[in-house]
Amino acid sequence: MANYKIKVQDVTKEYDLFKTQSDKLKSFFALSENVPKFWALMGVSFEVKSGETLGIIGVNGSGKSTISSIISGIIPQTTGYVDVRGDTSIVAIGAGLKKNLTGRENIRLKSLMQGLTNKQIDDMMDDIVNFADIGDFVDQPVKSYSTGMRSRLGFSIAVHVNPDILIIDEALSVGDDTFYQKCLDYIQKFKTENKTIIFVSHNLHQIRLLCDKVAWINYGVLRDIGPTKQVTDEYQHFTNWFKSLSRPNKKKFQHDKRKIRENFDIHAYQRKIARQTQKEHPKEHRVRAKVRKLFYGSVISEKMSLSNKLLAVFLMILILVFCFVNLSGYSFSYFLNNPTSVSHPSKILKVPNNQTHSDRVGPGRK
Ligand SMILES: Nc1ncnc2c1ncn2[C@@H]1O[C@H](COP(=O)(O)OP(=O)(O)OP(=O)(O)O)[C@@H](O)[C@H]1O
Repeated sequence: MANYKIKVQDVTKEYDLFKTQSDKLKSFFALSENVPKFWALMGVSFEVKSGETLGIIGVNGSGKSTISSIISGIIPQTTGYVDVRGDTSIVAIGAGLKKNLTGRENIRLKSLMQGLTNKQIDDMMDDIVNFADIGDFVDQPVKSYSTGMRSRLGFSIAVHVNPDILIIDEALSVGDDTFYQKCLDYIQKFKTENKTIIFVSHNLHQIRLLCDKVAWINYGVLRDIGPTKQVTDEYQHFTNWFKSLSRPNKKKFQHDKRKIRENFDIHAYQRKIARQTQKEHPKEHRVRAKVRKLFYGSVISEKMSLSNKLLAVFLMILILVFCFVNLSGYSFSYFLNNPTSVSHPSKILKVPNNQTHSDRVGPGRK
């Protein structure tokens, strides 16, 4: 068995950039082909070994949160292979917290979702509340929390449910110093317990302090992965170079990167991977089919074909009709012979005094 805890291979993520809700609806029924696309990830591959702490760095919008959300199962990849061996718990700023529930209710919900029993949750409720240290707010709806309070609660829940893999996405950037130190202590404890951690941050100081190796995601692609010092130094070199550009050159650079992500051709990428694989394994047969399986095999497609959509709509209508017929009190066979029967509530509501309920229902019910 391969020696990894997390593996992502050739992972892509495409977003549709809808302007209006009607664009979204049209696209669902495949009536509109012209929805602008944006590829947040254009083929990212790496592995994380058990007990490793991987840092993920990159400029804003590069795809760091996208890849961490894919690994934690919050969103699906568009194509590619993802294998996560263990339970994950993600701490992003407020990720997964239900705004209308109180802090305490969120603790219960998230813990239940991680497979804990109500008894286990009762036992550790005080520890989670004490660690989060948000006072009486724990009984207020999360929508009334500050960003820092959400992060505290999210962090506290995530570390107490004792996951194998902890994914921390920018959660430490908003807390105060005392909370930050508490979190660092917890992360260090996790490391000594040989747990696997993914740590997404802009803070190179924190990354250098905590991570064994670092992945630099740059505008949707993996620019480098390797020892922490080497990759953070390279990244710093890049950010210093970028800062030294004039304002128009900065804009042009970002514009060019955006265009690449808008025009990314997934089929060309698939062909490239097939060619590479064939070159690396010349004796391998059916490489194209294997690459296709790798790209689409483990993905629950976000986009159904038109025929599947029509089938889904047809089934929904059938269920609705069935519910109406059932509510109307007529039998299904009677409804088929008299389709308008369910649309005349007077027939249903006005039962003549001398009729029983069974007189009113269709022949099939007699
Ligand atoms: N739901 C969405 N719809 C459309 N585009 C999205 C969506 N979510 C993310 N994106 C885009 O995907 C790209 C990657 O986003 P992501 O949040 O992963 O970047 P990031 O590296 O975590 O950024 P930051 O450092 O600012 O948190 C961004 O350009 C973002 O605008």
